Amino acid sequence: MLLNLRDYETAAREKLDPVHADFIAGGARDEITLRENEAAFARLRLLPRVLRDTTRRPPARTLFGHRGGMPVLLSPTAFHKLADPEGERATARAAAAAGVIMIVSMAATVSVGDIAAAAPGAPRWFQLYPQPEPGITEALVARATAAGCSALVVTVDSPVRGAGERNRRNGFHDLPPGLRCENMVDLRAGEHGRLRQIVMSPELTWEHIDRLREATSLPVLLKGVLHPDDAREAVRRGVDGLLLSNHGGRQLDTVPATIDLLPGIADAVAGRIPVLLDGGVRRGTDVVKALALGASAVGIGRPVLWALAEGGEQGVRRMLELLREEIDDALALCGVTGPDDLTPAVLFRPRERS
Ligand SMILES: Cc1cc2nc3c(=O)[nH]c(=O)nc-3n(C[C@H](O)[C@H](O)[C@H](O)COP(=O)(O)O)c2cc1C
Ligand SMILES: CC(C)CC(=O)C(=O)O
Repeated sequence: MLLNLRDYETAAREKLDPVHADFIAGGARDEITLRENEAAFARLRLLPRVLRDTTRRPPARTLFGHRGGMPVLLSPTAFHKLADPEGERATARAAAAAGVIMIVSMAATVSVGDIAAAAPGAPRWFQLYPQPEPGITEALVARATAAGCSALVVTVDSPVRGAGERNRRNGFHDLPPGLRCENMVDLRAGEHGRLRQIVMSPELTWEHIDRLREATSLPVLLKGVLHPDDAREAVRRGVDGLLLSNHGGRQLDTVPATIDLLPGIADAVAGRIPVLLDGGVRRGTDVVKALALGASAVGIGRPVLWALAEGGEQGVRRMLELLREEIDDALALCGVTGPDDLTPAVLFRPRERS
């Protein structure tokens, strides 16, 4: 029975090639961070207030001009056609129906233009691995802009590709025949959408981010800043937002859970730009915990791919509806009546019991 986000993984595994299921589920190396993301949410305890008339729960906040139905985004994930033949088209339609922003992966198996055509008018952002050749990065930005993307999410935690040992054991190194990274087609001579065309470059520096900001009028968010000093540097350089993420435990293993890093990042940023968070969000209570600790919204990664594999567009729609119900339920049970109630006071701290 599909009662919650975790149930979708079980259902999806019955339909997916086990090699592809491992690609989705896996993390880097010992998968310590992968497990820690969910474990850290589970360690936090909520402390509700009562008798406060919670008939009007706070709506989602406005993010770069978009006011969503709930404070949730679809984090960028590669290769949706491994989960469903419609791939990112199906995901985009489900996101549009739920009123949530889809962050389209640079490694999508449907081009960003075709994704836009599948869900016209829906809010979407584009995720970018900056390429060492500025011309290729600019061409990708042009494709995303033409497809109506309203922000760029630049992934900065990948100077090298994460070491997923499940993939190595399974010999899964690229898309199967017939599938391509469609955003990359015709960008580099002789390469036609192979995964290796997406270069994870150790050469990247803050100057690449400055140059990217000069080349676009879209808001630029950084995905994968974990250190408070880097968060301060991002603000200093005029970055528009942060997506606090450890790539779902797929890059550097043994980094802390994002929810444990959030208070330090929120302190460093001090409200000057929005901070979003992803990694291990599986429950409405996880969303409430992240908002209470300073996130403007949260992203979900794997549950989208599991739901897509389970039931295509309808699967993702239903999964998002379950999450929406859980968030609503958690807000009411916490006694939250407005955004001002979503503070760290919602969290139980054993030493401050009186
Ligand atoms: C199968 C898969 C593919 C991913 N592809 C990308 C990607 O193309 N670009 C990116 O920045 N992050 C990518 N991520 C990381 C997600 O954006 C996100 O940070 C992570 O999945 C969040 O954790 P969660 O899966 O626990 O919700 C991917 C994650 C998974 C599981
Ligand atoms: C290898 C990338 C194209 C996708 C990614 O970021 C990931 O699988 O974590």
